[in-house]
Amino acid sequence: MRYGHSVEAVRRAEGALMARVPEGALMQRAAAGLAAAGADLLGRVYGARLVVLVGSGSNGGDALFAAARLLRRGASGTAVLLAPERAHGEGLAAFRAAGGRVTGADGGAGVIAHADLVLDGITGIGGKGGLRPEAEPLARAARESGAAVVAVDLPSGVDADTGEVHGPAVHADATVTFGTYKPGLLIDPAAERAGALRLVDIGLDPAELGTPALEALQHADVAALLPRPTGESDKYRRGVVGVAAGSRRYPGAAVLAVSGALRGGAGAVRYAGPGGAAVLARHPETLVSTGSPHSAGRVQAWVVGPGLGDTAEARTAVDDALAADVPVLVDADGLRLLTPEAVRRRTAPTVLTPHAGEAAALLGRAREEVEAGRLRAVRELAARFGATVLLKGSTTLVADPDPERPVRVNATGIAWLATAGSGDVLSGLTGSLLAAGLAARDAASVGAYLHGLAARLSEVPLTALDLADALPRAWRNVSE
Ligand SMILES: NC(=O)C1=CN([C@@H]2O[C@H](COP(=O)(O)OP(=O)(O)OC[C@H]3O[C@@H](n4cnc5c(N)ncnc54)[C@H](OP(=O)(O)O)[C@@H]3O)[C@@H](O)[C@H]2O)[C@@H](O)CC1
Ligand SMILES: [K+]
Repeated sequence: MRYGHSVEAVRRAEGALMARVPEGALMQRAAAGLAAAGADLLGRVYGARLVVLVGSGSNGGDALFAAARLLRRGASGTAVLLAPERAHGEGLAAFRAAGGRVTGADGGAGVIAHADLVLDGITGIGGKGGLRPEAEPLARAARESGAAVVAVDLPSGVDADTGEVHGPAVHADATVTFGTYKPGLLIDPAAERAGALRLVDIGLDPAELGTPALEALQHADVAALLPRPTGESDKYRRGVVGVAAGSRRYPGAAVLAVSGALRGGAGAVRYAGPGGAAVLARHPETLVSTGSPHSAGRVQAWVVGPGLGDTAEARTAVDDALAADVPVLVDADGLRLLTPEAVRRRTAPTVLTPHAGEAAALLGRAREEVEAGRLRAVRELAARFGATVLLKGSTTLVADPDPERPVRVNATGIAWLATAGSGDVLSGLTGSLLAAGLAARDAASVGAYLHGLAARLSEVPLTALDLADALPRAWRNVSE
């Protein structure tokens, strides 16, 4: 598991550790890790040209000490001081002693144009708001230069706790972060500014960091959660998932949701609705009925919503599914037919899987606002509906109705996933994991993980059916 902790938690753990180690030791650990990462990126340190962007806090101190280490290995360097009176004194002395030159913000863009490596030490976890006006042209020059841009702890200008970006921010090729990941490194739009991530252990105690704000499953976590048939399993014990999706107008959604469901680990899939003929043509193993979920027979979880439209039949399908005392996943058209009260009344878990537009409609705000503040939006929806919410998008987030539990962030997705029907496959897959017995948060995060991985293992440009077909490969890939 990869964890992201809030700035408050990092400060607490750092404070406790600083009381136990000699003064300056943590900054030296951070600087050593940063210098090693810089050296790896450069390949050859001797003769390399560095530029260090230095703000007024310890983030600039880390950058200066790291640069001093690289200068002692034969690099040359210039520090661009954004607040000359307040730059980290000891860091600056070390940098000067190693032969570093110093300039003000005005001289920055000129040296950046000839740099091989730019270290962004403008702000770290102490930064507030976007870059200030004097820093903005330097960030732009770094982006436009041929230099590798390495952010120290965080790309300056991004919000460490939320992944929001309020104004201009540094765009890094890599970020070297200290002690633990910060949520902003894992959530867009900030994550996209961070580039490749490297975590440097500075000795923070996990107990002092406490419960993370965010967690990201890795292969081993997913492998441990995947349902596995045993010798005692028959198809009913493995779980039966019901799919109420598709309509006469959109029979394809039924086929795609069933495709995902068949690849999700449940023992059987029941389909209820008007798309039965199309489903059987592609998946003869499906148990098809034409009525509503109520008359479809027993299932361990329902998936309702993809391609339902907004007819009376669609409404009945959603109401029926919600009335069943089993986990229910609601997606797409189904989301428009929900009220928070109807979801909150349920005793079995509910999973909602909106994309940003659907989340915006549920919250009554603009889509751009949801995309700019994904973490806030997913938490708010989970609280409002008392449901597990999977917010799809460039970084997919899964929030539990219990606000104390870390939000899960999925790292496997790729841009090619934004293709028609891709969400229908995800809802079927996740519903199947629910039917197989996974807890709602696990089903949603494992579903998102396998779905993203399947996309990575597919030929691109991919179609939704390719995704469903690649799911067994994704399954095998995590299990190996
Ligand atoms: N603590 C530890 O043990 C360790 C900490 N470590 C390192 O320290 C970093 C945290 O250091 P920090 O607390 O000094 O804050 P930091 O991020 O450098 O910036 C704050 C300064 O910036 C200013 N400022 C604010 N917003 C701004 C903006 N938008 N644009 C421009 N300036 C802005 C603000 O001053 P202001 O001008 O607002 O008065 C303030 O002076 C952490 O990320 C890690 O790198 C490591 O060495 C490991 C050990
Ligand atoms: K930084």
